[in-house]
Amino acid sequence: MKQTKIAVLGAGSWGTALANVAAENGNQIMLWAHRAVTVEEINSRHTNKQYLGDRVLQANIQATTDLKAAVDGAEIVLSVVPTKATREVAKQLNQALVELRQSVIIVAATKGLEPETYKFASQMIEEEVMPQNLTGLAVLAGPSHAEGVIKHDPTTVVAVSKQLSIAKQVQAAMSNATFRVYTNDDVVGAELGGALKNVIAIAAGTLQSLGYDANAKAALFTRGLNEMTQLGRSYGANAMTFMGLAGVGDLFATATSEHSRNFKAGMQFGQGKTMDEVIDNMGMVIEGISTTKVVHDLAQQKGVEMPISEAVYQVLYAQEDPKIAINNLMERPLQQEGK
Ligand SMILES: NC(=O)C1=CN([C@@H]2O[C@H](COP(=O)(O)OP(=O)(O)OC[C@H]3O[C@@H](n4cnc5c(N)ncnc54)[C@H](OP(=O)(O)O)[C@@H]3O)[C@@H](O)[C@H]2O)C=CC1
Ligand SMILES: O=C(CO)COP(=O)(O)O
Repeated sequence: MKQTKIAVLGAGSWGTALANVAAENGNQIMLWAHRAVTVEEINSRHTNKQYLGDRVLQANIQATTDLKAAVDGAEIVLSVVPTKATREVAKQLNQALVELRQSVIIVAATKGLEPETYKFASQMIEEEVMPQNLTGLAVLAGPSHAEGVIKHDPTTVVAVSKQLSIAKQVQAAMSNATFRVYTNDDVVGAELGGALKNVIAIAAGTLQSLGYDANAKAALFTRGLNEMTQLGRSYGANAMTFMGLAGVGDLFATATSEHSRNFKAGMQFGQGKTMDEVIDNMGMVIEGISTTKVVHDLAQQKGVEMPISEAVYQVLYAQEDPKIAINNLMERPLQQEGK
C-alpha cells in the first residue's frame, strides 16, 4: 500500500480513532491537539484516556501542539474538531499552509452545521482555506462510532467529494480489513445526513428512556429519515444518499447505540435533566443540541415540514415535556405516506 503523510486535526474520540486507522494502514501520521497534556499522553503512553479509555494506540502516531509542524509535508489533512471549532481551526490551517507554501486534500469528518450561518464543515473550510492551498475537498460520513472503530468492529463509511478522484485517494489511504470506505459525490447530502441524524438520535434516546418499544422506534426512524430526506431535497441533494451510509446507515448507528453521545443525551433529556446538566455529564461534543436549533430555523426558512426535529427543539429549547411532544406528534392531521 502507498504510504501517505496524513495530518489529523483534533484529538478527541473521532480524531484519535481516525488517526489510529490511518496509522494501522502504514501511513505516516501527525495528530494535532491543542492541549499539551494530550500530546504528552499520546506520545509517551500511546493512549488518550479521556476519550478512548485504555485502548492502546498505534505507536507510529506522533502528536503535536504545533499545527504547522503537523501539516508540514502532508498530502491529506483530516479536520476532526467539533463544528464550533471548525472555522477557527481552518483559519489556523490556512495560515500554516500559506507559510509552508503547501497545498493539501482536506477531509471534513465533522457532523454539524454552523449556528450563525447554517454552513457545513466543508463550506467553512472552503471559505477559510485559500484555493491555492487546497488540492481537493472531501467529507467523511457514515455509521462509525470511535468506540467501535478503535476495537476493530467491521465499519463502513463513505468518502464524499465533488471530485471523485479526491474521494478515491481518501478511500485508498483509509480503507482496511475492518474499515471499509465507499465513495460518493453528493457532498450536501452526506453532510446533511451526518448532521440531521443527530437530532433524530436525541429523540431516539428520549424514547428509550420513556420505555417505548419497537413500534415507536420504527416510527421515529422511518418518519425521521423522511424529514431528513425532504430537507435534503430542498438543497438539491440526491434522495438516494439518505438511503445510504451517510443517511439511514448513520441514523441507525447513532439512534440505536449507547456509544452515541446524541442518543445518551436524549436519554437524559427524557429523564428530565436540563441542557446544562446533559452537556456537563457528557464531557464530549453533542452536536445534535446546536443542530436542533439550526434545523428549527432552516425548516422554516426552506418551508420544509420537520415535525420530529421540531418536537426535539420544543423539548430542548422550550422545556416541553417529552410525552406531550410525542402526543402532539401523534395528533397531527392525518396524512398520506410518500408525499
Ligand atoms: N465520536 C465519534 O464516534 C464520531 C464523531 N464524529 C464527529 O466528529 C466531530 C468531533 O467529535 P468527537 O471527536 O466525538 O468530539 P470530542 O468531544 O470527543 O473531541 C473534540 C476534540 O476537539 C478538541 N477541540 C475542541 N475545540 C477545539 C479548538 N478550538 N481547537 C482545537 N481543538 C479543539 C477537543 O479538545 P479538548 O480535549 O481540549 O476539549 C477534543 O480533543 C464531531 O463533529 C462529531 O459529530 C463523527 C463520527 C464519529
Ligand atoms: O456520528 C457518529 C457515528 O457515526 C457519532 O455520533 P455521536 O456524536 O452521537 O456519538
